[in-house]
Amino acid sequence: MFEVKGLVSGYGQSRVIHGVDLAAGEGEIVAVMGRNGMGKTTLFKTMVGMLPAMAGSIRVDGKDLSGMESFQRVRSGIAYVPQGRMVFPTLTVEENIRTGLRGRALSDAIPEEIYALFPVLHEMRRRRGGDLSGGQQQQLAIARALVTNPKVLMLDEPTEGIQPSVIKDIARSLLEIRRLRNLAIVVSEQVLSFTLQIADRLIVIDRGRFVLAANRDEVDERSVSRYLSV
Ligand SMILES: Nc1ncnc2c1ncn2[C@@H]1O[C@H](COP(=O)(O)OP(=O)(O)OP(=O)(O)O)[C@@H](O)[C@H]1O
Repeated sequence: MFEVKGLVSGYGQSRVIHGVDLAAGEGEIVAVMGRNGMGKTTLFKTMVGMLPAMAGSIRVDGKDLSGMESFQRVRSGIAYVPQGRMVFPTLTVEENIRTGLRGRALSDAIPEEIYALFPVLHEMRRRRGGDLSGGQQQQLAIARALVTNPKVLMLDEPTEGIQPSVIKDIARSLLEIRRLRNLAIVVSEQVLSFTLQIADRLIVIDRGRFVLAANRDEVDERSVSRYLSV
């Protein structure tokens, strides 16, 4: 369903991602793990169209998105929760969610399912995004991505800067989203305990190359950890 092949990208003359292949089926959660600076954000920005691909393809249901602008990729089923969440601090929670709605964004009701998934966002719907805790902002960023009805949900380091008890809530939410929507989820992470809770498959990225991949049940935690600790 979601398939990346031979993807190369970087900045100007410098290559950061050196030809990676990645696939995620419906209802599958795939985690890309690696230390700071290994290329996770560059990979995600390329997949969502914030950076051009230098080579390779990015397909959803067979359709190649690699030449498309970000907004066109969203229409084709890609949604992105960026690193640092990028919530609009002066907009209310409700307005933040509305920025993900297309077309009738100002008048349409926010789907009940969203508030059912994240009750705290309903409680805080009139508060400003900037007043939320890190964990609540993460939930808001996920909600904003979900209202586009994606086939593939991508999250770049969703646990960064979030306390352990809230990390568990995020894991639960992602599993619930998968159960309800049967979408593909691709997540980048450094926290192995988190990805072991949610991911079906783990991939390790090291200096822009995938160096290890395993199904969760077969993961050798020590060899993955070696790539995560400095
Ligand atoms: N705008 C940029 N211009 C040039 N080089 C960049 C730019 N952004 C990132 N890089 C370089 O690309 C490499 C990969 O960075 P990237 O942010 O993708 O890593 P990461 O795995 O997401 O790490 P982090 O968790 O710190 O974001 C690094 O060497 C970084 O210095």
